[in-house]
Amino acid sequence: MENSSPASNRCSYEDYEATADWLRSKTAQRPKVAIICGSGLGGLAELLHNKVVFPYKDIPLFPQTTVMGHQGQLVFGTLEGQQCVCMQGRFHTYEGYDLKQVTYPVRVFSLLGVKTLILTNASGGLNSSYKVGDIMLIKDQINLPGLVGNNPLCGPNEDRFGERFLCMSDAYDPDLIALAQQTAEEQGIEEFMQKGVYCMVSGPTYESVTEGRALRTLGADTVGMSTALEVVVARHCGLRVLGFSLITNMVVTEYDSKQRANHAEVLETTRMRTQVLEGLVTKIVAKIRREVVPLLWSSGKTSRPLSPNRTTQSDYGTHFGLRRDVVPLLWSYRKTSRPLAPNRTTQSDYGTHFGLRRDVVPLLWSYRKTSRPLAPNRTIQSD
Ligand SMILES: O=P(O)(O)O[C@@H]1C[C@H](O)[C@@H](CO)O1
Ligand SMILES: Nc1nc2[nH]cnc2c(=O)[nH]1
Repeated sequence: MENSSPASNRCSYEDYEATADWLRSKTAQRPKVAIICGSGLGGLAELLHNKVVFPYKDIPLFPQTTVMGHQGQLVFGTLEGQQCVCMQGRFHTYEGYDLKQVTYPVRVFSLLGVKTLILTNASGGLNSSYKVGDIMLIKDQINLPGLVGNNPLCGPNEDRFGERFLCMSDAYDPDLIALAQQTAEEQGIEEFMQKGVYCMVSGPTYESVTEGRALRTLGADTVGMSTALEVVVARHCGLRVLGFSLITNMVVTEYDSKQRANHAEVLETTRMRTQVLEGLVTKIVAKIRREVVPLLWSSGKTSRPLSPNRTTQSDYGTHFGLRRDVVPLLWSYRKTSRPLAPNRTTQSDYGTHFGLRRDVVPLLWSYRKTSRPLAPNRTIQSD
């Protein structure tokens, strides 16, 4: 198969499948987490174990990266025991790619079985309390190209990925943000952690002074040239999203300033913070792994308690209505080999049984797809 990028009006479902099938045929790894590395931040991929590396030029229908600081390879491997796929380099519209090409990998990841997408980017700081080198947890975004008609979901909707009209008010997963904040505290890096709003512009120009001021007035804390489109498509596929924006420079917002934005400075700052960000993402991935049980719960189609004789892998699968490939994961994350006792019907019963930490149990509840109570008298989360 050709490895030239799909043309804008081609990115059909069959194209995404063809790329995913090709990757599946080349590696047995089945990642649950995908990481898209921003400018100068691709070092994270080096931390993966049992790496399987695919240069973009070898992957059928994959675009090629043209930007310095974006290596251009897809790396499969294990981080803290969690199978991951890492993009060392992303695609931007300013490179000449259209919206479907920029977001092409995200749909491929979804077909590969990825459930969580972590994105990093380099950005200019707009919030005057931010400093160069700060890491902002993205709580929301302004998809400026999208607001004026350049949304990757424009065109016929592909129902096999998601619905026509997509809610974006919950784009960045609050539980993952909480997990990231907790992890940053544990790492002792709260001092340069921020939480705020990322605004995407098309680039490749950096902002004029008035543009910078206007974006700040709009409510943006940082501005960059990526991420928002990938997040739209990820949410359309139902992926959970976590984003980090490294402030590599402050956007010039004073007319008499002598500061000048440039890509060399952007890459220089990423070098200063790359290890911190890598450490943070690594620890978060480890925690997401421990969170897998709650996620599995979310696939549960039943609120019935497990019956006492449910002791084997397939018993669990059947009970929760889980996909076959998910069941072995559930099994491997159990901390106990005891079967559930007959009277285990509540949230905390399940938490206790699986040996989950207390803070994870509410998550378990929130990921359930059913709103039916577990037992007739169990109606609220703390129940
Ligand atoms: O891919 P990201 O968003 O990290 O890259 C940023 C935006 C431009 O590509 C480049 C500008 O310096 O860095
Ligand atoms: N648009 C934009 N993108 C960036 N990426 C890194 N720094 C900047 C910046 O100042 N502006």
